[in-house]
Amino acid sequence: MGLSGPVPRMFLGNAVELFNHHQHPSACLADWTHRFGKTYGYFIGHTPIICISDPDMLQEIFVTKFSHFHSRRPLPLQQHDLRHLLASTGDEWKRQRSVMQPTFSPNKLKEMRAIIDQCVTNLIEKLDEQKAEVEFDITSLLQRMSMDILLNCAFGINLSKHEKLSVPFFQRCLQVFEFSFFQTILTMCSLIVPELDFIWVTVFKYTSIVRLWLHDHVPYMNRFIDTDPNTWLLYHVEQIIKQRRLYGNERIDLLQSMIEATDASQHASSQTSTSPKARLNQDELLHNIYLFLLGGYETAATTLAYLIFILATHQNEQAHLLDEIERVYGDYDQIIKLEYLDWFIQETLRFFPIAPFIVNRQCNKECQIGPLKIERGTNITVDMYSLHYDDQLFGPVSPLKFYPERFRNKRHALAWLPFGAGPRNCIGMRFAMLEIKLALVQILHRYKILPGENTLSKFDVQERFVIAPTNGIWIRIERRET
Ligand code: HEM
Repeated sequence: MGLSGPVPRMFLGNAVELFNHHQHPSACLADWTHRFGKTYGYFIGHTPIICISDPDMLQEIFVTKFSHFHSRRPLPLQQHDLRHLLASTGDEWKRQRSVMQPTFSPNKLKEMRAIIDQCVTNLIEKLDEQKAEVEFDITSLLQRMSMDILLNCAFGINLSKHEKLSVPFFQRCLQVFEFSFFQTILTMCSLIVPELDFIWVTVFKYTSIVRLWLHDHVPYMNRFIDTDPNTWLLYHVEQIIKQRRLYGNERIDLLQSMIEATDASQHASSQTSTSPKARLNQDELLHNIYLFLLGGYETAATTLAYLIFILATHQNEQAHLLDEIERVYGDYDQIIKLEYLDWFIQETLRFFPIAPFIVNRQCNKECQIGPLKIERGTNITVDMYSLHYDDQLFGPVSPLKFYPERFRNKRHALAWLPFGAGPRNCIGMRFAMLEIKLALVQILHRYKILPGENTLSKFDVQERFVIAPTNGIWIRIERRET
């Protein structure tokens, strides 16, 4: 590549240092930036990757020259027949994105506010059961609420009313993020020898299908074999879509909005006049709903977990936030616009970016970026930690300090990247921000969040698809006088 960077080993490249780093792979990229500068190269297997933390170069890649960089590096073990936003490229991605973008419009989100609020109320009822002086781990309650919100907003399924259906969904989504040993080995093979991906993916896919079939059809087999959660989820999402097509739904939810944009519903309803280009086919509908479920649930729950950790460990900032919230409590339109609340969330995501791993691009057409000539097929990754902790981008108050007010000043557009950047940024960002704000406001209005003995000592993170707390978030809560 003609760039400096860590010396690769034969066959594995720099994979060992990256995945064996004492913190996590994203922290390893930041260590390398410290040694080799804002642009350097490293290898996963024999695949070269350019790592960049210069915001001007990133601005060109993610925004100005987006037409040269509309693809992402395929995820390890990504099935080739998956047709969702994360996996698609070029015109296929453009069409899907333009069909789905209106699903997350401010008006559509407004219709979902009451549903989200009800799910937060369910969480508050669970929190009411906690004893004031007893420390507890809040993460599973937040995960459950986030899943409740997604199942409700995506399918109209209520976690408390439809326990039989929703609990397995919840468990399966949890399992997707817990890699089995077999899956970890295949993932490493896929990363190191991507040329043989058809083998790794086929082995993974067909063992999963056989396991699902044995699990469901052979008596007593479910005691010995657990099914692959991805296969299970895809199968059951498909069943829900079939049911919805048969029986319809009066409420507007994500699924209904997207069904209206599919080919089949186009034929069924002659009144709609969406252009032939702007449609989704059946597979795209299924795979995107599945992606929303996975992409939306863990990320929002993890962000809320970090927010609660920060609240417990920063009492002055908590008091400031409460003060702002109490002035408009009950008025949705005002809550969404609260300034300090916005800064607080931004600062938390600066401190703890959730998914740096997926913010990457692949070059589709040779071009010049700053001093670099980038060839077609080159993989670009972002070192998000170096950006988020850069003194020049986030000073003068040290980026090591939690200081929400730093967002009062306008920062470089490519300095803060928790939701990615440019036309291919996170499509669910507004939805996630709404969910996070509504949850925080209700929680803080009701409780004071306090640290416990384990809050700091047990705090640790691990990176898989997302960087999430490993040992939970341990806190105490104290009900406020009303
Ligand atoms: C705090 C919560 C969330 C975080 C931190 C987050 C983060 C991200 C990031 C970093 C990307 C990659 C952007 C890029 O490459 O520039 C992304 C993409 C995406 N996210 Fe999110 N996300 C969150 C919530 C959600 C939710 C709630 C949904 C859906 C309901 C969602 C659906 C997606 C989809 C479909 C993509 C792919 C977009 C594309 O390729 O066009 N995310 N997200």
